[in-house]
Amino acid sequence: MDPICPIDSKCASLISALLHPSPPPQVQEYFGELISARQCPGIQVNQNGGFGKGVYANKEFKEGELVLKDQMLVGLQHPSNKIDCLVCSFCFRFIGSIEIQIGRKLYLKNLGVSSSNGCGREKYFSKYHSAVGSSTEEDDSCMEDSAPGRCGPKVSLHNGVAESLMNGELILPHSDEFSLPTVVSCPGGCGENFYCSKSCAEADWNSSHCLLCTGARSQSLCKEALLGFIQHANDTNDIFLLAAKAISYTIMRYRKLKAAYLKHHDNYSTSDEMPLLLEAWRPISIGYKRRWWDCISLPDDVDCSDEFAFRMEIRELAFASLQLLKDAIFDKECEPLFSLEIYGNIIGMFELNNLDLVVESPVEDYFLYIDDLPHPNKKKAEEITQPLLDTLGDDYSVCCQGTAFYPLQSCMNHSCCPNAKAFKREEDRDGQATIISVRPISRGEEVTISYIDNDLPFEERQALLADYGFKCSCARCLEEGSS
Ligand SMILES: C[S@@+](CC[C@H](N)C(=O)[O-])C[C@H]1O[C@@H](n2cnc3c(N)ncnc32)[C@H](O)[C@@H]1O
Repeated sequence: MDPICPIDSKCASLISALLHPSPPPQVQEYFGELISARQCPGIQVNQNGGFGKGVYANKEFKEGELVLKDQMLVGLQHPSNKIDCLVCSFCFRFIGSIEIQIGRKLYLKNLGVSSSNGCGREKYFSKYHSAVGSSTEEDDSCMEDSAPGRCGPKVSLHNGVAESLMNGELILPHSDEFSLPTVVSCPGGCGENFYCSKSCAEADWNSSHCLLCTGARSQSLCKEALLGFIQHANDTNDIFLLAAKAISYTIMRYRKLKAAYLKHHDNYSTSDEMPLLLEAWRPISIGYKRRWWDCISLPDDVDCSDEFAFRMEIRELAFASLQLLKDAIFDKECEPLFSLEIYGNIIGMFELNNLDLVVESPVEDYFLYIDDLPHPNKKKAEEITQPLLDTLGDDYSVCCQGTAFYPLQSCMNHSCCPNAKAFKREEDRDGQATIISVRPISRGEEVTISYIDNDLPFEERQALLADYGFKCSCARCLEEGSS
């Protein structure tokens, strides 16, 4: 059945205005402000390149130089990854202590909660942009080869050990070398979100969480509906949680803009709503978008003859999620945001942009540090750490994994012979995206990254890029395609 969303027809012209790009000077101004806020004056965003927007070098970059550090607009740790890592729900830094990170994981493991080293995307996701958001080096850090001595059999520690680690009774040797920010709870009382500082807690609350919090201070319309929405997303696809954040973020921006407007104007009419909503929507508007059900690639187990039915099923799924979200946080002045058209385009934006969120775990560093200690310190420390390592098993250290929207990184076009890549350096321990040059880049040259594993052969690369809706015509593809 084709779901009919009444808001789509009622708000058709407003929806079209939201999806229609703003006039170039305003967009250019927006990118100018963003680049100066990110303190990366070496780049600019041009809008009229061969593939739409693109990032260009304003100066020469040497190989290995930092090109850009981009803060996310909205981001989400995959729900399944929350079992493995306790991170700030706003900046995604690891929080608590090495003891809390390990104790919590052991505790959940003892309870039989299964952890995941995977991406956490659920059954309706066809691709995962791992080549874009994380570096090979990051991936290597999760590999078994780099792990300190973990060849012993998996043993189960006494339950009390996990609790002692979590409540601070058991302090691990040398853990003070890896101190982490103290855990700050969600001000709304949901017990789901934790932060590295009061400022991160406040920033998250004010930017979107106040509407999506399930705690006592939640500003949602109906907590049951919100819980139903979250449950539906957890059962089907966590991308809905990110889409909800994007909508909530826009509503909160709208309310702030309206409050600022009312400070200088005596009244406010419905004709003032749309310009403010457009302004509130601008950060999300710049992301390249298509409807989710149109751009999602066909899973391998779906026959081409079933493609139409598959796309309809995806559309129905999005509609079901949207109805739950609407019951939970609807705002009449932001009504077009609750249309299926906008919801589908927001999810499609997450599907088509370069979105991985990866933060390496300090637990990995901790165990490597112990492994590197000189004798006899190492032996003494290992009397305590080795049983933990054995119990944790192969996934003793998992990085924080999630999905996010990075406004500048999302303007970067693809090349199979890119001049830059996403790469987290030793000091990059939060959710920001870091782009480093992989060869010298000259002034005026476009900065490109690879959306896929560019070590793959030509045909496989083109097949993967078809999911993004284009055929690559970089110099390498032209050469390999003609031979
Ligand atoms: C993350 S966006 C990049 C920014 C985009 N050009 C824009 O205007 O917003 C990804 C989209 O850009 C386009 N694109 C990126 N690299 C391309 C390439 N090498 N060839 C053709 N289109 C490309 C595709 O439409 C792709 O789905």
